[in-house]
Amino acid sequence: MPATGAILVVDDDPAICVVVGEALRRQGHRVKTAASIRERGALMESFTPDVLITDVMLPDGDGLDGVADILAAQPGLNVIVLSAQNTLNTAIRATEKGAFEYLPKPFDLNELTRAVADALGTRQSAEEPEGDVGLPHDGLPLVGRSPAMQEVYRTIARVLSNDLSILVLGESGTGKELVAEAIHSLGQRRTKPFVAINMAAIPRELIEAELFGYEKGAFTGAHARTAGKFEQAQGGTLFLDEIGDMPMEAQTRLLRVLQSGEVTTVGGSKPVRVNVRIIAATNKDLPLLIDDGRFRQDLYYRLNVVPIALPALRERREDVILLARHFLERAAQEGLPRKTLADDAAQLLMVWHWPGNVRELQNMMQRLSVLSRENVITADMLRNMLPIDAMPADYAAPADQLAHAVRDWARRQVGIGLGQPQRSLHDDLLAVVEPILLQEVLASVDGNQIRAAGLLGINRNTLRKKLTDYGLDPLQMRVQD
Ligand SMILES: Nc1ncnc2c1ncn2[C@@H]1O[C@H](COP(=O)(O)OP(=O)(O)OP(=O)(O)O)[C@@H](O)[C@H]1O
Repeated sequence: MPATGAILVVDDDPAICVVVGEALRRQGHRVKTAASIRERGALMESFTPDVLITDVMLPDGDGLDGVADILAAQPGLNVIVLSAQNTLNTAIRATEKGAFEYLPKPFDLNELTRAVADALGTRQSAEEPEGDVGLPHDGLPLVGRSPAMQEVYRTIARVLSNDLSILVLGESGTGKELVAEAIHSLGQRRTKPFVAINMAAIPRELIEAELFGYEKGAFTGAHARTAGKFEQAQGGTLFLDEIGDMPMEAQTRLLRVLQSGEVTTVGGSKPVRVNVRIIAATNKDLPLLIDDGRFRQDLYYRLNVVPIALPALRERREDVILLARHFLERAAQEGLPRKTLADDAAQLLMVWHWPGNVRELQNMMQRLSVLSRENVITADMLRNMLPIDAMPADYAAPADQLAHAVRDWARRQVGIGLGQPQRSLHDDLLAVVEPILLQEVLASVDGNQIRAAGLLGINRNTLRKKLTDYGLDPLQMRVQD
């Protein structure tokens, strides 16, 4: 049974104050709400919350401003930040200000009540809050506001102030190296080197020399002692890309270095102490490689302290247009002609399954910036580049496209309907989608109404009535051929 406490909810959206307030009161908490920073200040003169839940964009300023001061005055307080500004920047700022949890909007109410229970169960010790540590926030590299990217941002924000090893997982082109660079350039090692090495790009026999360095005469062509990537990264971050391609012998040596914190060059005997943060990345299934005897399990555990899984672009299609516009804008800033996306082109980009992920989208936008004669990119221009018809069926028509279509439709209908007292938008929408669903399901079971009703999860009589209402003839819905 979680502890109950005093909660202050600060949000200028009255609906959020009511819903969150009610949910927390039902759990026995004492709740007060404020709609602005000014109201928050006034309330806190007489009310001492255990948990402060705050929005970021408030009518009189930034809800995060002043949080460090509040925490300094009341170190036992836990802060939960809610924000519709779902960027890496917000996640990092929330963490820096000492927030206990950051929940991007729209958030799940259960998740929020759980966070409150956790906050009450694990009061922060009365340490000095870190305050604003002055990280460089401008030009943050990662673009995307999908829930999957929110999770990535939250994890990045949590690993900036420590040196835990990170394993970044994801298909090629999903931004693994960008994540590694972001962790380095925003973290405490940012003034020291970031050194990357790609195991798949170096001949196997040279990997150890590249990583650990070599002595003069260690092998043919070794004319002078050469520092390896570990020594080059001294004090900073070493990014081990495509770690799944590392040969077994090199894995053994790497494990030894990680355990001892010392590197011995190839052909050398005097170990050198190294202090590097390790971020590894792979698009391979490492547990599978372990089963095949091609990857060391002990090394895997050593590297996989904090995993960060990057979603494929097709799993976060809501980010595609944002990314496409970002790349067009970047091309324009680099001096290429400025292009914009027509609505139909944007829709088409959302349908494509992006086997090359963000890299493929970036290349396409750069190509269009250079090659397209028109300033507006249309769907017709994209069709040659995106063979949608040849796309594997598994990737087509995901539920989120349907959601987008419904949202567009609803917005347009609401616009048209303004000023009309009587509309039946709910029925209008059902009249569009329901017959399609009934037709498709009936056709798939060769017109068998009992099986169709079973698949639809409705009563057979209900199905028959709907067919009559919509004027559909089940006999015409048998599979042809
Ligand atoms: N979220 C993102 N926002 C902006 N640019 C991105 C994002 N993700 C990837 N990119 C860009 O896409 C390209 C590919 O990213 P990156 O090289 O980090 O992918 P990767 O997963 O490391 O690929 P590989 O496994 O092939 O090495 C880069 O130019 C990168 O800047």
